Amino acid sequence: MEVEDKYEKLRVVGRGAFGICWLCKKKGEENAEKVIIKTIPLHGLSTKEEQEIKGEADLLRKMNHPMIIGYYDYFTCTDSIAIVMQFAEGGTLENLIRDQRGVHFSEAIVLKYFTQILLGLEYMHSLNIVHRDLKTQNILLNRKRTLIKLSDFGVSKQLNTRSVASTLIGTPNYLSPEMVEGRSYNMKSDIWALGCVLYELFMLRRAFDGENLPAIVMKITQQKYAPLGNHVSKESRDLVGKILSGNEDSRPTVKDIMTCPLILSYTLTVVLDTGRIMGSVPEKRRSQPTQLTMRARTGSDSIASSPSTTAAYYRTQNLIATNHSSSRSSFSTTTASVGSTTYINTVRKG
Ligand SMILES: Nc1ncnc2c1ncn2[C@@H]1O[C@H](COP(=O)(O)OP(=O)(O)OP(=O)(O)O)[C@@H](O)[C@H]1O
Repeated sequence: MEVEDKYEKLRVVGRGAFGICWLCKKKGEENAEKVIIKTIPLHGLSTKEEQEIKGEADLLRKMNHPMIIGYYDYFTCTDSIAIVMQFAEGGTLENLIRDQRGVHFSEAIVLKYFTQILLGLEYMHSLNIVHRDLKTQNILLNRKRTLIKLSDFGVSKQLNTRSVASTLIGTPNYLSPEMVEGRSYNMKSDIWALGCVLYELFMLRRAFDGENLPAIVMKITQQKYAPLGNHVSKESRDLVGKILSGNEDSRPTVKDIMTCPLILSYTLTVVLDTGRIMGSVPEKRRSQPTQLTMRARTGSDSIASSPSTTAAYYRTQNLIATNHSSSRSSFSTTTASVGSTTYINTVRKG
């Protein structure tokens, strides 16, 4: 089958090292959702490599999280593999940063985006999957540019306990010190890349940049980056410093970051806001203790139909947020459980 048999190709939205991304629409369906089809040429690939790509595509289809781009399907064409995925209308985080034209985001905005990325990564890491290519070009946005979606797991690999993936893959600016030293890639390398993204959100430029590869590598090995400006709080500067630690053992895990005092309230807010965006709580149930609903389908930002689906989703996430609010009470309480710890956040209403 060829892409054109089933889909109308509307335009090219981007090109990566491995393929072309087309905006497409299913033929014969008037109101069909627009999708992205990434075509990866088979030319020059061994059967093993082809199998690996298909294995990756199978893995992607199993991922189910609002902060991860929805992967719908894949099929083999005469000379390429076509991967069908959700269209992120808001473009990339790299574009969003560029569009700021030097005007810094507020700290609250930065930390909201950052926490969303964190939640997506937490989901992947909970499945023992490392991203391997986290960068602002691979962080996509919804139309309103309020929700992020992690994408491009073309080189992600499921880590099993015996094998540690050690191939050197990635854009040089986000490579961790252990990678440039030729050591193994692991989840802490994703954390390093996350720190680079956080730095970029604050400073609107890359943490480690240079004229050429050796210059970039030198800065990475020395963890040499321009200090964060005065517009960034000490807590955030400390967090960036901890994440961009040269020693991977000193770097925090996703869960450590999610539950640190600076980020915890953002974790709660993002979980609750996402609940609102993904599945608004029916009006009549707002006056009762409410289990926030969120549909775990990644295909669209659609309304949740089943609270139990949501609860199951958060359970898989190991993070359950519950919003207790009463029309008579002047306080609203939010509790979140991360692992075995429950956090309670009480705020005065109105
Ligand atoms: N699902 C999507 N929705 C909207 N735009 C997308 C989507 N996927 C990719 N794009 C656009 O296409 C561009 C190319 O994507 P692609 O995944 O092929 O490569 P890349 O991530 O830029 O680089 P590489 O794959 O070489 O690491 C992206 O930068 C983005 O602008």
